[in-house]
Amino acid sequence: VYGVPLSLSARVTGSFAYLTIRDRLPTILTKVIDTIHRHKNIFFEEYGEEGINAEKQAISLLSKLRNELQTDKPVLELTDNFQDVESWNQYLQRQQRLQGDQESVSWFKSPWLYVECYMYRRIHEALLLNPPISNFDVFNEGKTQSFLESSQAVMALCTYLEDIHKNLKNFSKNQLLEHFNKVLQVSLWGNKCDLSISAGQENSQKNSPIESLSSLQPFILVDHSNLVWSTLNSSPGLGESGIKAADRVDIVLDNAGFELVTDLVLADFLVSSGLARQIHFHGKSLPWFVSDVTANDFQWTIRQTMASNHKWMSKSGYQWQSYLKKGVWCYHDHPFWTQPHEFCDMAADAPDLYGTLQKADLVLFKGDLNYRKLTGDRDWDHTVAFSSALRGFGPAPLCSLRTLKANVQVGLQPGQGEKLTSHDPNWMTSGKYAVIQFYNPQSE
Ligand SMILES: O=P(O)(O)OC[C@H]1O[C@](O)(CO)[C@@H](O)[C@@H]1O
Ligand SMILES: [Mg+2]
Repeated sequence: VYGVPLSLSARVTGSFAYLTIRDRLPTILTKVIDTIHRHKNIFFEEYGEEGINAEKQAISLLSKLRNELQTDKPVLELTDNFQDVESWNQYLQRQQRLQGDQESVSWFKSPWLYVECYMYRRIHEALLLNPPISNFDVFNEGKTQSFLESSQAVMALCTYLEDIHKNLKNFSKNQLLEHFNKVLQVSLWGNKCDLSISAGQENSQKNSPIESLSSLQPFILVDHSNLVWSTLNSSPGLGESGIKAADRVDIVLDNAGFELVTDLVLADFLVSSGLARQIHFHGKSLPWFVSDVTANDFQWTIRQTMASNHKWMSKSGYQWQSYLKKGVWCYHDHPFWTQPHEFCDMAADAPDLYGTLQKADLVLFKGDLNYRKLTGDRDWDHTVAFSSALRGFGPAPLCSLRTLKANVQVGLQPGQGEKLTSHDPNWMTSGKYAVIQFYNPQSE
């Protein structure tokens, strides 16, 4: 029987957590400071002297934050009045109680998940405390650029989707399953494109997403796509095309840019094939982890797709807009997603959100950060069952679509982890490997 292992943290010198906090997070902060400074003239144009003062103030707060991080200072209470400030300060008190004193809740001593989330929340505080520029998204440039630089891949994907739409009514069950697996894998590998792992460096999709699937297949370490398919087909309701359909599928989004397009294509496929009747998307309520989707990114991406002069891209955009208008697609951004909690705490700390997810027939979690939160970002043995690492989290049948970019991975076969380490020591953090990992609380 496995006890609950420790949280990953920078206490372990040389670990990925340690290198992330020592090197990558300060680099991301420096880029944020530079971005705000480069917008000085725009702030002046829009807000005059007040804009300049706000820019200066925000930069001095962020420089102080970087210094706190680099000198391992204690984590401080938040001082703005955003909707989640109380919950954040309560979580700090919880950490202080767990670690026994205030001093030891610090950047290099506390759980990695906590301090990395805290950094992005402090960045938001620095903007919120300077009202003229409170709504400035410091990561917007990188997100829009990553979308624009993936345009060839987006066009290829929308052309493939149009092909599916044209032939859908003649598809046999096996042909539908074949395309289901393809769009699921495209959404999986879309997760390679996060901008925090690359510390803001350009990380867009260059090659054709469909053609590269077969060469990527060997890098999927756990593949439960058949369980996802049977869950969609085991729901009581009947879809338009007379096949069994899930009432509702929730997609907990991750990165904007190309990855978001792969998720919208997956959602479109699920609805137009009749495998699902409704899709509920969950985004972030503030700029997060460099590239995560906010409401602005969601709407901007659909508008950009609609405005494209590529026939099938534009057609897809209009289809997606109408799904939103008709309520077939809904977008949510609960504040819990931008807090440091492990998901096993959701039922207690965000019961409304837990209740929302319980309405779904299937919940898809995109990306690495969600996987870290699903497993509590702890030092689990690789052969521990996914169901155990979830520690009671199970609002509905769920599946993680994740490329590995942090050193936590469970549900592997005995020896599988060791074998990977022997020929690729960075297999857990390079983003080269992925999992489609499913859990059904109702089958326990
Ligand atoms: O966008 P994703 O897939 O959640 O990745 C987030 C990345 O940021 C990290 O926190 C590392 O800084 C890892 O979780 C991951 O590398
Ligand atoms: Mg992300």
